[in-house]
Amino acid sequence: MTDDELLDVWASVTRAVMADPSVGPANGAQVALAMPRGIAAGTLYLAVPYEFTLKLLESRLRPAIMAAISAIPEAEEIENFVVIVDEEAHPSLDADPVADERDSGAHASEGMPSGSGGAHSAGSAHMARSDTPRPVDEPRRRHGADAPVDSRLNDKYRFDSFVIGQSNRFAHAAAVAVAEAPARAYNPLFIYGDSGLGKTHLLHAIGHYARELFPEVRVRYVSSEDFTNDFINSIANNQGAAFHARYRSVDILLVDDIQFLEDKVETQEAFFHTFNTLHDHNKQVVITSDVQPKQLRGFEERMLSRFEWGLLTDIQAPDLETRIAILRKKAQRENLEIDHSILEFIASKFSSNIRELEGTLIRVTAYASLNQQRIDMPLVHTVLKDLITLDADNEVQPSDIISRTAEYFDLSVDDLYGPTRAQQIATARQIAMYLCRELTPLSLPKIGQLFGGRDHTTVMYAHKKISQLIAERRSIYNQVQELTTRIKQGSR
Ligand SMILES: Nc1ncnc2c1ncn2[C@@H]1O[C@H](COP(=O)(O)OP(=O)(O)OP(=O)(O)O)[C@@H](O)[C@H]1O
Repeated sequence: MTDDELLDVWASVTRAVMADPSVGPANGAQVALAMPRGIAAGTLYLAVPYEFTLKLLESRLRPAIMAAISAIPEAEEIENFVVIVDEEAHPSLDADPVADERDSGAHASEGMPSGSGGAHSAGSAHMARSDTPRPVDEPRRRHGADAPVDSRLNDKYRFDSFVIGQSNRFAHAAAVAVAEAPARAYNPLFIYGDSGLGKTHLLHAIGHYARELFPEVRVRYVSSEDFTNDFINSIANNQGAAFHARYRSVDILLVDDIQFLEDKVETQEAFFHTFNTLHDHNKQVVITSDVQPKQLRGFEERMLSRFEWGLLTDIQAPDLETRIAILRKKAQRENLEIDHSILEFIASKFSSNIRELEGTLIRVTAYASLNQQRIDMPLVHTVLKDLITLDADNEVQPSDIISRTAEYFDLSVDDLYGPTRAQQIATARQIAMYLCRELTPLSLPKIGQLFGGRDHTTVMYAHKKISQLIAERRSIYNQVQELTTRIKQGSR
């Protein structure tokens, strides 16, 4: 078989696998990332850019690929296939002529790589003819591209501070792939999972890593709440054009907690257009959510189906080994010397939320430094005595946190909800916000809403401030600790 014949055979295989209903467009798109390298002794050799794609092709997609090969008469000499990873094996940016002819709709435009567009991305052999890897599509030459972008990336959240375990391996691999080949690997990438499991961390890490690889790339991180506020302000101030320019002139848009847009019809519409513009122009979109698209309520169907165009991946609660590794990494970063058995003990007590796990380590170290003691098992037992995770039936309710905090500080619940900035009330409110963040799965915007419709940045600030104060002031440490005990005991 000549090289060109092989490319044509592989294009047919790709089309057949993508059309296979048992595969689905997101997984099928992985096949389009593969480049056929040749056939030797009946074995077809395929090169893919990522380890993650290799695993998918070799395991989950193997039956569908073999079925497609055996259905193509020209492929009869192929008895088996083997996949290798070759980082150079990126699809070309050249427009896919098959897709262009077939799909006159918006989403096959501007060299959209076949591997990222889901069902209409067959004809991968055309990509395979070029092996020139290129970052994002000439970011600097775009309209309005010279204005600096405020990326809003948090320096703390990088791939090298992210611990990989069974629960997040797939999401991590997909995030790395997106950063290494924006708009080529999976577009959009949709990451979902419960609160505190690392979705935000991965979003920021994608942005940092992409900027390290491609210094020109324009990245913007935005929480869905900020997007909403920005949109509302743009209407109020008649600055729609600036709003559009801000979000549509980036190469990578990282959107956190999309569930916040539920039932916000106008903002969804604005996001829909932003998404389409970016996707049509071969720009990467990454989205996180607490649930998968199908379970998002109050979203239009056309929006949800777009979320499924690329790759969906979830993050689950980490297993014990991963939790220990996360604590160890955190301890190393903070230059804390803590015995392995202690980290293991803490990790064994908190299973479902990494934020809570990290929060516990902070409390342990705060207690040790306030009392000038070394961190040993008796000390950890003292601190954890009343923090031990409750079982699922005993979930802490935010209303309990608020009422108990009010009672503890001799205030009314309305004081905590209200606007008063008097020092004592403000601190009590910040402690209640901190505890809502630590002890419940509520997102920052949801907590903000609970406290009289405050912005999520206020909650973020409160959490950060109280985290610092418990390490500096014994009174705050004691208050937070006592309140936690009361709240947890109250919910038993
Ligand atoms: N695998 C990991 N390795 C290291 N740190 C992690 C990991 N996963 C989560 N974390 C840390 O746990 C904390 C919570 O993570 P993050 O804010 O990313 O969660 P989230 O899933 O976005 O939660 P939410 O939906 O509530 O916003 C962060 O400090 C983050 O750095």
